[in-house]
Amino acid sequence: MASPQGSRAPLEFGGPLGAAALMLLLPATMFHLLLVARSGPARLLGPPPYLPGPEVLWSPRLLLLWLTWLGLQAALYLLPARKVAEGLELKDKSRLRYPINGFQALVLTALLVGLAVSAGLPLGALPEVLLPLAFAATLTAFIFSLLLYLKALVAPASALAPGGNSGNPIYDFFLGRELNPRICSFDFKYFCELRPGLIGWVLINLALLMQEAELRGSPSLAMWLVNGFQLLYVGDALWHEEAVLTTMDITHDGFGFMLAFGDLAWVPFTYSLQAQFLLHHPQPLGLPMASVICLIKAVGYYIFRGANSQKNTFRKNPSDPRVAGLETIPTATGRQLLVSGWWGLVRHPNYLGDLIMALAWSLPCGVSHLLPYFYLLYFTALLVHREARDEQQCLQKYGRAWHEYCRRVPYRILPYVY
Ligand SMILES: NC(=O)C1=CN([C@@H]2O[C@H](COP(=O)(O)OP(=O)(O)OC[C@H]3O[C@@H](n4cnc5c(N)ncnc54)[C@H](OP(=O)(O)O)[C@@H]3O)[C@@H](O)[C@H]2O)C=CC1
Ligand SMILES: CC(C)CCC[C@@H](C)[C@H]1CC=C2C3=C(CC[C@@]21C)[C@@]1(C)CC[C@H](O)C[C@@H]1CC3
Repeated sequence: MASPQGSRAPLEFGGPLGAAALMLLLPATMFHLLLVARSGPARLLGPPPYLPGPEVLWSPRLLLLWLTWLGLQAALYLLPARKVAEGLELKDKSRLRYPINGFQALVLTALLVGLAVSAGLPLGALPEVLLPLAFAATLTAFIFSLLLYLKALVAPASALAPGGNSGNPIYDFFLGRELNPRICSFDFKYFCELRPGLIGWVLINLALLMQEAELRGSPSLAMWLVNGFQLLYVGDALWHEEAVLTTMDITHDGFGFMLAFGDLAWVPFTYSLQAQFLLHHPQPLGLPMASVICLIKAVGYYIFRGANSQKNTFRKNPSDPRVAGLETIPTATGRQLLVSGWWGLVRHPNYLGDLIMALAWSLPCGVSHLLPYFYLLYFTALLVHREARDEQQCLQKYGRAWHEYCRRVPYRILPYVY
């Protein structure tokens, strides 16, 4: 039986009350967005056009479709991988192994969907069933989190996450108790973080593009841009899949409702908001404006990829010629902190690039509505909060060296502003 580990870890997300509120607020927000995106006024802050009854939300057929999708992605995860990577060292000094085949899963999914569409699968009909599909995903996330919570009751203490073991069932259910829940070599958190949600997101985008083509003869330029930008983002994440092994989600957070719902429901159904909006609210977009937007996306991607790759290269091999000339601060752990290059500009240059890309995804939707900018607003809040959590963890890890880094690089995300 697991003993509540890390019970003295400070409570995050506003403690049990905050966790309970988020568990209601997050699904409510997702359904609100799905409803208003297809409504005429599309007002982010207005009431939804109607409240869907159970007959709209609940569909056994769509639950089956959703479970089939999860099953397909699980099968692709189990295929032989081009590489098997090791995660960071765990409390018991062991390291877990992870298949690196996410990009392969994306390509195989694209091939399978292409075959199915040419055989008559009506992918363009998917936007009509987003509500019941999102409901199926939410239900799955709740049940899955409950099973994960129960599984953690019999997990050894060494398998528990530093947070998420406060003893309060609501808080622990939300944050997640077990760090890397697995059955044999199947790692649930790693699987969910990158596969069904991210690939589902670009599939929903594609379905929205196809429906727009059916409705209006061809997809709009704005829809092409949103699809292209977000496909690049997802493709990039899967191509650099190994990098996720060092994120706080994998190394620090337990697997509970927050990540299960975030990965399985929130990502595919809210991150596709811009394409949902464009289907119901076509926006004229000329070539000059489209070029400016592409330039903004390119700048964002350049910073995002440059910063992430610089850190990953440095962490793998500090003497790699691409990073060997950069200035560093030594820390008591033996690791070093970069203090020049991208990581000398601000303390989270990758967040800056990510936010610029988020702006580029919203701009094709014009400026008449606030709704398509929801992602940018939410993402700013998420990254500010994430940065604060990471800062806390780095302070614990690196102590005085981190203080020195903060002195030398005083801004967190946006130079001279924040
Ligand atoms: N679209 C979305 O919804 C989301 C996207 N993201 C994106 O995912 C990516 C990963 O982000 P995230 O997991 O938050 O963390 P980061 O990739 O920013 O990693 C933070 C870690 O990097 C290391 N680090 C910090 N400063 C330095 C430095 N100066 N030199 C060397 N190492 C340093 C520290 O770990 P250590 O020293 O132990 O290596 C720190 O804990 C980002 O690009 C982010 O934008 C993230 C969340 C959500
Ligand atoms: C719904 C809650 C408020 C929070 C849910 C958070 C999750 C949606 C995100 C937590 C960390 C994520 C990461 C990514 C997607 C979103 C989630 C799962 C990426 C995979 C996105 C692509 C990047 O290249 C890497 C990211 C790692 C973290």
